[in-house]
Amino acid sequence: MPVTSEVDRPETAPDGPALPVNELFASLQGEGVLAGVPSTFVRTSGCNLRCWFCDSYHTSWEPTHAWMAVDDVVAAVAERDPDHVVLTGGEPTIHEESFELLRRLGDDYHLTVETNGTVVPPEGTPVDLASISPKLASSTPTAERPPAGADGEAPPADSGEWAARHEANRIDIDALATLVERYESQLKFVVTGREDMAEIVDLVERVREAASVAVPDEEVLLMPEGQTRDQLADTRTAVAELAAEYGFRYTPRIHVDLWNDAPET
Ligand SMILES: C[S@@+](CC[C@H](N)C(=O)[O-])C[C@H]1O[C@@H](n2cnc3c(N)ncnc32)[C@H](O)[C@@H]1O
Ligand SMILES: Nc1nc2[nH]cc(C(=O)O)c2c(=O)[nH]1
Ligand code: SF4
Ligand SMILES: [Mg+2]
Repeated sequence: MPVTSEVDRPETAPDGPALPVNELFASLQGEGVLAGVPSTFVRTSGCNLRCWFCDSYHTSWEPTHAWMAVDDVVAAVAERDPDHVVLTGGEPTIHEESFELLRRLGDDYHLTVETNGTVVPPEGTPVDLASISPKLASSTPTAERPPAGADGEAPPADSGEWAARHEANRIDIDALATLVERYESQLKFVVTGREDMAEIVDLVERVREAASVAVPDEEVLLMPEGQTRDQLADTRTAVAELAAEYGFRYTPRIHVDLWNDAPET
């Protein structure tokens, strides 16, 4: 989603453990093996990568947030009384305080963490589903594929530097292997076309070789790239057909089908 660009909470961190929060809302999980399950989402701001297609532009390329004490995040979640909580971003694992939040929530909710798979939480951090979305070469920003959230305006001045950092850091096989070993997980690839398939097959193979647990095909998901209904209309059938052809699982983006690119959905 092109997430919230304006927030009305404090711009400086309060005392004690706190997180930069872009948005906090109740919706349906739109992606993956739990698609359709009512969930409360906590979206942190800030990311260690820069996908050109990032649908959360205001957590990565142009981060906006307000600081919330971890206590207040816990209270805001409790107010919505969910069974499932999804911690996402941005990249939630770049914040130490995300792990404190997960520890605080762990006894009371099913916890999904949406992550690019480059950071492993400290041992003992409660995570019920690691929803890992490793980033493919086709995610790297280029002159032909500038940041999608720029809406036709000039891309951010630092996008060239970020292209190199993104390319250097997007895959860490040891981190991916540790995540799948430690947690129930799904590998959820954003697919832009058939050109992505060789890299996906190779990456899954490398994770399988590095991990001490099996990674069944049904935990490898292909998700069509697209931030809007119109964009998904162009990609979803081809990606579903690739899933059928390769024996991987297809996941829709049902929040986009339902609410297009509205914030807090
Ligand atoms: C915004 S990311 C936040 C979590 C983490 N940084 C990550 O990338 O997994 C949430 C999910 O949206 C996916 N995503 C982002 N932009 C997308 C797009 N244009 N089309 C399809 N999926 C997208 C990501 O791959 C990830 O699975
Ligand atoms: N409804 C809904 N489901 C989602 N699943 C993962 C999301 C994310 O941005 O991480 C997301 C999101 O932004 N909205
Ligand atoms: S890793 Fe996730 S949050 Fe970061 S730029 Fe890519 S899609 Fe956006
Ligand atoms: Mg999203």
